[in-house]
Amino acid sequence: MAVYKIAVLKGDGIGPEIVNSALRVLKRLGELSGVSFEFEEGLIGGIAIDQKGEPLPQETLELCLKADAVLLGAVGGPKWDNLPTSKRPEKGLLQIRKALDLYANLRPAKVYEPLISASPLKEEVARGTDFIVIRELTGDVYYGEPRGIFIENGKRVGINTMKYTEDEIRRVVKKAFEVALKRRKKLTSVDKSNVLEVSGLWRDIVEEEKKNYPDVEVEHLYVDNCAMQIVRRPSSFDVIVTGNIFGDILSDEAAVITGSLGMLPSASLGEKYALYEPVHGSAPDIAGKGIANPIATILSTAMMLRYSFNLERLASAIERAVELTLQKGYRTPDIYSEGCIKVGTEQMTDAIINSLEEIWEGL
Ligand SMILES: NC(=O)c1ccc[n+]([C@@H]2O[C@H](COP(=O)([O-])OP(=O)(O)OC[C@H]3O[C@@H](n4cnc5c(N)ncnc54)[C@H](O)[C@@H]3O)[C@@H](O)[C@H]2O)c1
Ligand SMILES: CC(C)[C@H](C(=O)O)[C@@H](O)C(=O)O
Ligand SMILES: [Mg+2]
Repeated sequence: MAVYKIAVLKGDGIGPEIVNSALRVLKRLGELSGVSFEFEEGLIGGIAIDQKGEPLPQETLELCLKADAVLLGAVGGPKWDNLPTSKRPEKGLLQIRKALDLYANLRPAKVYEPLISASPLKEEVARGTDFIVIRELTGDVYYGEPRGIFIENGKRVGINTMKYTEDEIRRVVKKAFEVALKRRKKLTSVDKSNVLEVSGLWRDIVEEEKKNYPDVEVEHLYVDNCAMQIVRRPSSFDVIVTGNIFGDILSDEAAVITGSLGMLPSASLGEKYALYEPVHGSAPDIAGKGIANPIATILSTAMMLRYSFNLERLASAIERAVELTLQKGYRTPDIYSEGCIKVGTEQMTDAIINSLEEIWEGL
């Protein structure tokens, strides 16, 4: 029987709390299914700065390079907010994404029927929403050079560079077409090509690749319009593909229409490596209180089982267990509405494990 080696990077803030929940679910699933998971922990983010002097220590990178997949919590927090961007915890996240060449970040946004009243949108607008944002993750202003604060005419000027090569765009666009083929075959490409040359190139490449995927319907939207359409007609989207910075912003927007940022999982995929993490951050405002919603991280492990280990039955068992738990009425405070059972992180995890056991018996 194969043993799946998972590098576990808990990070900062609520990171350790939500990752511990996800590990409990995975361990129980391992016992039920007979599949073996092996976990090895590494430091990333603020805790790595404090203990090793840098946000991505070499030993953490090596651990990830030899693992079958990486599970990450979140990084960052007020303690490190005064550091320059090049030394902050978030830098560790950018470094690991680049080092593992994780160019396609899949962020599925699904409105679960039991949570419909937690969505800030009207029920009839939110209902049926089920789309995925595919965010390019290793290019754009996040990595473009030159960058920095310079002096021009005796005054400070801040510079970042939006840059994409043709190949960087093409590989993520192809990935998005492939994902669309397995879904409802509708692709929305998001750019700002009315203003930006980078976006003009992006749009040209989508048009070129479209010829190879005649079954996929393609729509182009400017990012400002897309931000508006996501709250106006979310259920009309299937796959959204976009660059790194637009995808960062649109995916938080997509998250909240599902009821909470605490609901959205993600998979960051390259050709060789993969990393799974919730879309949300380290939530310093609720860290240590035992109330963080662990669902985004638990659903991220389902994505790991599906994309890295090809264990579809186990992945859908986790997804169904989450859905059943929501149907039973369990809610962390971020998704609570009247008449439901308000629980903390640990109790939510217990409830999901109970649902998993029930589902497993019926499988
Ligand atoms: N992938 C990552 O590691 C990642 C992602 C985003 C932000 N960050 C970092 O996290 C820190 C805080 O950033 P922020 O406050 O802008 O964003 P955030 O995502 O941490 O929090 C935004 C809001 O959502 C809530 N929230 C987030 N996750 C939740 C969960 N699981 N359950 C319940 N509520 C949840 C928080 O309490 C907060 O009110 C910053 O340092 C930021 O750079 C890290
Ligand atoms: C923390 C930050 C660097 C990160 C990003 O911008 O990619 C986060 O917002 C995310 O969405 O994963
Ligand atoms: Mg973000």
